[in-house]
Amino acid sequence: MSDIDATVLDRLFATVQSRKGADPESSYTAKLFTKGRAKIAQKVGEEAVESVIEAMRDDRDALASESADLLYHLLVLWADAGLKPDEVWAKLDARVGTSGIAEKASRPKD
Ligand SMILES: N=c1c2ncn([C@@H]3O[C@H](COP(=O)(O)OP(=O)(O)OP(=O)(O)O)[C@@H](O)[C@H]3O)c2ncn1[C@@H]1O[C@H](COP(=O)(O)O)[C@@H](O)[C@H]1O
Repeated sequence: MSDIDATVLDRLFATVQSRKGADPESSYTAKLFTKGRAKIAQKVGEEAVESVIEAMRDDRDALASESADLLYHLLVLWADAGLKPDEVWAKLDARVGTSGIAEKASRPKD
């Protein structure tokens, strides 16, 4: 488990990108792209709700599965919108900061 880390998101994103224009009959991702952004966004919303439900049921394994579904669909949404993961990582990195003060100063207000 220790050699698995968040770089899996970059690798999955590359695979997702490669499915643009692929055969929708053989790829769920390609099929999602043909259905369009509204459908992809709807799937992100559904998977977010399912993740919340599993968290509230205190089912850690189901929460992990639904979270994986959520992240996958979010990557498809980014790809459809032309957003690169690096742009999101940069936002997160700026928020982490190098100290508590930097973290507080750079975090957007709720
Ligand atoms: N990581 C995923 C992944 N996570 C979830 N899913 C699919 O997301 C769907 C979610 O299930 P749902 O029941 O909510 O949806 P559904 O009823 O199948 O579909 P809808 O009619 O609701 O759209 C399932 O069909 C899952 O197979 C994924 N499909 C593909 N990938 C990866 O994406 C890459 C490209 O795969 P292909 O899409 O097969 O080319 C590969 O690395 C795959 O492992």
